[in-house]
Amino acid sequence: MTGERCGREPLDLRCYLVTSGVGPRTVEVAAAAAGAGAGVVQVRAKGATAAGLLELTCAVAEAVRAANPATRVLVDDRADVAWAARRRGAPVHGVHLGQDDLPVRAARGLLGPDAVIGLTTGTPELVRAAEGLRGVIDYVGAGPFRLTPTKDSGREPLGLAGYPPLVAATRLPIVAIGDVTPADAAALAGTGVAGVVMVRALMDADDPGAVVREVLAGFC
Ligand SMILES: Cc1ncc(COP(=O)(O)OP(=O)(O)O)c(N)n1
Ligand SMILES: Cc1ncsc1CCOP(=O)(O)O
Ligand SMILES: [Mg+2]
Repeated sequence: MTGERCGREPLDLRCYLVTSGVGPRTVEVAAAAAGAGAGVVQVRAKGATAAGLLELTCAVAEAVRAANPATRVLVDDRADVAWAARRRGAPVHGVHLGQDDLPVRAARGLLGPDAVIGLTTGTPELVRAAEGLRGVIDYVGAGPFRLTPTKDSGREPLGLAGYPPLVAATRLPIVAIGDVTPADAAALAGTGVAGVVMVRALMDADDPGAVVREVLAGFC
């Protein structure tokens, strides 16, 4: 295992859901978002046990595949959980890793060349470091766009002006995260990012499919 990726299908990062919660609503929103064209669903459940996250991930993945087989399903933080889900035969495609999670080369070794691996960044230094991992990772998350009650990353908000320098620092696709709403999609698309990542704007929506469609329209 070299740690280098083999070629794979391109990722559609334009509309990317990160889930919250662990109940039926989590599975329903994931399926609705996928059905409307969200390209990626990341299963994030910070309080869950590994066993609980595995069960939730498998449930989300089956529902997402039924709604849209093209949507990729990733696990937040836990490459081991993604591995276990894939070994069980669940349609789970990879992991999104933070800076303090399993190093990306180890995750690539565990999950294999076909897995999707994302890495959190948010500063020019972190993006430059991620550029050095091109071939091992598939994309980077960069935020926060604005401050958000969902997570305190400890970094200054990037705002719209923060993204073009990050985009210029890497050939990896960048997705914007942190208090993103569908109304932000067109302006963020104009910065050169490949997509937007949302928790509350999708999880709290009455019609998650409509949110996805508005975001995709912003990337036209
Ligand atoms: C696409 C994407 N980008 C960034 C993050 C944040 O990840 P991380 O820094 O690991 O923080 P937690 O989400 O684990 O709290 C993300 N999850 N997804
Ligand atoms: C996980 C994460 N990482 C940086 S901001 C964030 C949360 C984004 O959540 P929301 O879309 O609800 O602001
Ligand atoms: Mg994480």
